[in-house]
Amino acid sequence: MRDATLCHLVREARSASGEWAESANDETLLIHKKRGVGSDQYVGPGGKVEPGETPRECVVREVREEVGIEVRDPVKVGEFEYYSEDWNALVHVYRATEYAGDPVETDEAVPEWFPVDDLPLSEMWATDRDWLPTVLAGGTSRGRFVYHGGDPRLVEVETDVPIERTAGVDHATS
Ligand SMILES: Nc1nc2c([nH]c(=O)n2[C@H]2C[C@H](O)[C@@H](COP(=O)(O)OP(=O)(O)OP(=O)(O)O)O2)c(=O)[nH]1
Repeated sequence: MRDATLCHLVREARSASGEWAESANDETLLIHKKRGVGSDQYVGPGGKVEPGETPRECVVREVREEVGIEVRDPVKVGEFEYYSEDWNALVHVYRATEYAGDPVETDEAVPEWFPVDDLPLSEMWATDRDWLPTVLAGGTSRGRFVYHGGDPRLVEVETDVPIERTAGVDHATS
């Protein structure tokens, strides 16, 4: 099974006086994918882990390549197995709040910020609604999703589970 990554950048809301505001006003960066797995849907930036690369290195590279942002603090907050007729993956999910740059459109993706409580769920992977709100709120999640004909047939999700929160270190895949 192929290792892949996903990154959910969270732009934390501030009030007019510069104080932290309610987390419900936070925004997350999604991309409208132009090609590849899940094209024409909204998804967090990410992609396949290359040989010799760690998932953390992958997620930093993919966000740079897809939207031109340099992620500073990716923290692993989730992991799920994804199975379908034509694509299986072990997906490592990261959350990040520190980054440099503004998102730019590339030939892979159109970036767009969404409020965390107003996500375009009908245009996302069906099972994202089962774990993404938890992850965006700072929690963790682990799951197993089996899709057939584009529809989820088996969904197993646990939230607020222990995840090795590898902020700096993780392991290269073969
Ligand atoms: N949000 C979400 N993402 C998923 C699910 N299943 C799944 O494989 N992904 C993600 C993980 C990867 O980021 C992406 C698959 O990698 P990809 O084949 O699109 O990679 P890519 O074209 O962006 O990048 P590349 O490595 O080929 O350059 O899809 C899912 O159920 N929900």
